[in-house]
Amino acid sequence: MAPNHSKEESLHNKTSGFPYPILCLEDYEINPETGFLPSTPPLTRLTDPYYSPWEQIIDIYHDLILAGRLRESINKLPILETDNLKSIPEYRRAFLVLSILAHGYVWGKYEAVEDLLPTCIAKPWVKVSEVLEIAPVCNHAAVVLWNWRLIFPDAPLDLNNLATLITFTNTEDEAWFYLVTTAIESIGGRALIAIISALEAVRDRDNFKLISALTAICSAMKDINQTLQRMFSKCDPYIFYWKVRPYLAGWENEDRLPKGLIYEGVDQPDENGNPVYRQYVGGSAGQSALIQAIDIALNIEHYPTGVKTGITNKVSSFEVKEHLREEPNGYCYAARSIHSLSSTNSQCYHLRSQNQQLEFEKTYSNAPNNKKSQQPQQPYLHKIRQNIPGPHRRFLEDLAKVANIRQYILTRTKLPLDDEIRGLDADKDDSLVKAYNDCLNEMKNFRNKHLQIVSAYIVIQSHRGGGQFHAAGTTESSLHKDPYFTRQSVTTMTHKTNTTTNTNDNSTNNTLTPLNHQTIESKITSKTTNGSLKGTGGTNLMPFLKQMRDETIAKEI
Ligand code: HEM
Repeated sequence: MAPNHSKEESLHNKTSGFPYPILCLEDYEINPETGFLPSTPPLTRLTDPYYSPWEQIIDIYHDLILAGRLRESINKLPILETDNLKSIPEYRRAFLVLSILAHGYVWGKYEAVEDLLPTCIAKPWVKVSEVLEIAPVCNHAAVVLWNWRLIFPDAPLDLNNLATLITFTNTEDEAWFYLVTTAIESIGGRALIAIISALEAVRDRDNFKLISALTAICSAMKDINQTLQRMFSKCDPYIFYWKVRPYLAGWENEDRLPKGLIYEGVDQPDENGNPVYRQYVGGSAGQSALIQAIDIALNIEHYPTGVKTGITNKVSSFEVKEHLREEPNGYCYAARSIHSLSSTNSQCYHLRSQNQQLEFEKTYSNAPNNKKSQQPQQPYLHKIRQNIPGPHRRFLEDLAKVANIRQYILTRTKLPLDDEIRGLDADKDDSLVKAYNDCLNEMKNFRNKHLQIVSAYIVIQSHRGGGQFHAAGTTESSLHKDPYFTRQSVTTMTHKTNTTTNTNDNSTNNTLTPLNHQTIESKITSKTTNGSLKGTGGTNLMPFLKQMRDETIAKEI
């Protein structure tokens, strides 16, 4: 049924008279085609010769790691300024390069872990991070969003046409892990456009458009799920868990660096003259702004693990009444324009200037969704926002203020609303609910598939013990030991002499003690205090992921 325009108009007139503008993707460095990926492939090199010392180490990175000479080479680097970086793509390339250098330096391969990052990496890394508005630690943006090229530049951005720029291990498995995730992000453009379209549909009370937007979100999710399934084909769980994952780790909730990491030349010692340790969670696809954006758009809420507030059965009348209480005119927030712009044609609400940001805050300050942000949030999801680039993070924050699809659908289906509202497109209600539930179902499928992946790539591997299949030899030690995981865990400040001089690190300085599996696991497998598996951000892994899945299902109408 076509929208009833006269009623539409009267609804708008009942408020400010103007349909309010919807977020504009480009204002948040989001591309309508490539989503959170940059619209053109990331730089493959910093071409300014000033930065050639960094790029030259990257050129021979795997040789240096294998020879145990990465730290020695990094310690010889000059301390470069970041002023010669001229564009955001250059800053992104610098961030990727410095992240790979830093994590290679800290975690090493056959050496003890380092708890001090030398000034030549720490200082520029912190400066570059400030510009990109992210924590100075390897993250999803670096290894997935800014770490790809097209094999055939004229062919489309597709998993069959993608290659990585840098990896820690020079393995196909690591490259595939990033590329599958890059391909998933590339589907994001479609999903994000559909989200904006859905919000516009709610604003315009256009159910037909809303169904079509939800169908597009659902279709994007289906493609994401199919792509996720391809992880198994070329990323070996053993390689991932024992070879790749240790490099991605950060230094918060990390057993191998319990105090964190010293960023030399960045932080002054504390009042007692002791070095300051910084703690950040490392890289994880959990930092994908795309999945968070879809959650937010569908009003899927996540709570601290063990807090079951979000897991109620279907729609509770409380949820609906609560919404109505906030919107006493029985209206969903979408229809309420609490600000007016000079032009109704303005589609975008530009957030670049401070004034405009302030206006946005003012505009949405009374939004029901703003009040909801007071509710307890999932701490991991909150924490990893520091690893999401500033503009993308702001998109999530602003989206949360305006996302109202679910509330709108609820007001169309179950509420004792006045006839004026209920009369609109009443026969479309079922289709609206179905289109919304279909999206939830695909999100549930994503989380179920992801649980299978985590089980195969982490849980099973952690029980398997390191190095069983690592060495071709048959000696007792080569059968079940990977020397990387049997070394002493940290060279602490107390017994380090001069960490910035050439250490020529190699395994001769470290004890490669034969250990039983339990001991190996205790070195690499981070566990929570109750002994269950721990995720990157210190999450109680499986309960956390299962609750995320259950909170998705719980939103079914
Ligand atoms: C080998 C493949 C993968 C493994 C082993 C893996 C592992 C994990 C782990 C351990 C977590 C818990 C949080 C953390 O510790 O960071 C997590 C969360 C998450 N991962 Fe993955 N992941 C994989 C692939 C992916 C891919 C390709 C995506 C797609 C974007 C993804 C998206 C997410 C999301 C969105 C979360 C947050 C929890 C949720 O929203 O349900 N993961 N993942």
